[in-house]
Amino acid sequence: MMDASVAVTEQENVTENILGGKKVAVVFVLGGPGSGKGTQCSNIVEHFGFTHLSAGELLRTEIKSGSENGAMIDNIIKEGRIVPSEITIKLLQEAMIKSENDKFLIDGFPRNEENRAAFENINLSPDFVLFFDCSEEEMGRRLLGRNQGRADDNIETIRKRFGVFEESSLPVVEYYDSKDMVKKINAAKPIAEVFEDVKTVFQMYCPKHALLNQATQMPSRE
Ligand SMILES: Nc1ncnc2c1ncn2[C@@H]1O[C@H](COP(=O)(O)OP(=O)(O)O)[C@@H](O)[C@H]1O
Ligand SMILES: Nc1ccn([C@@H]2O[C@H](COP(=O)(O)OP(=O)(O)O)[C@@H](O)[C@H]2O)c(=O)n1
Ligand SMILES: [Mg+2]
Repeated sequence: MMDASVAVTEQENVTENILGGKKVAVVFVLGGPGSGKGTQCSNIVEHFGFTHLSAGELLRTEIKSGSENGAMIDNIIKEGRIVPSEITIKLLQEAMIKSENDKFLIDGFPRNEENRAAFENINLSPDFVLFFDCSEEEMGRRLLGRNQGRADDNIETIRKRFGVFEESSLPVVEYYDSKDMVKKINAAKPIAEVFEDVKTVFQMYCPKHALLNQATQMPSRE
């Protein structure tokens, strides 16, 4: 009885996650601003062959591209608010379709309930959610030391981003937690130690085909 229902659920997940004619695996990477999402995603890409899609990075690229929405996106980011989901979901969708890969780390999305609903509306669901847990004090320190010339890494905007994170983003993590889909990582430790915990999660929960692909991509040692 139990086994049958599990099989049906898995079957549904597999048939749901079709995008641009290919079956895709998706991991949401969530956590407060400065918790280390981007840093750890780079490590995961290197070790597990995922493609990293940062929603914030896609939005910043959209501003630079001179798109008609650029000025509006720029203002929202400077205020630490969240860009309307239809814009962000379109950028993510296009990037996934364009990519030759079939497994994606979606970093910094969904950041509110509207983002989450937009993803569901394109009939995709995450395999699991990686959540980086870190204190505001530590995140604030990291953001002020990030030095990437970002318009939103200043004290005033950082305060607003923390507010939005508490109010709008944490409920999304709680939603997935209620479905037992969240892998919570203590992100307050040094980068290498955090990655040890991340690796354990990916070794245990990575979809089988992802690990197989990784094996086939290994360079030969001759
Ligand atoms: N575990 C860590 N300990 C100390 N500094 C970190 C750690 N992880 C990331 N950083 C640094 O903190 C800043 C923010 O990290 P980043 O990966 O950009 O976070 P996010 O994408 O969650 O905002 C960067 O300067 C990064 O080098
Ligand atoms: N899903 C998302 C992700 C980011 N953003 C915007 O982009 C900003 C930067 O996002 P980011 O993920 O690059 O920021 P970090 O958490 O990496 O510091 C956010 O503060 C939002 O203003 C958004 O509107 N919607
Ligand atoms: Mg980031």
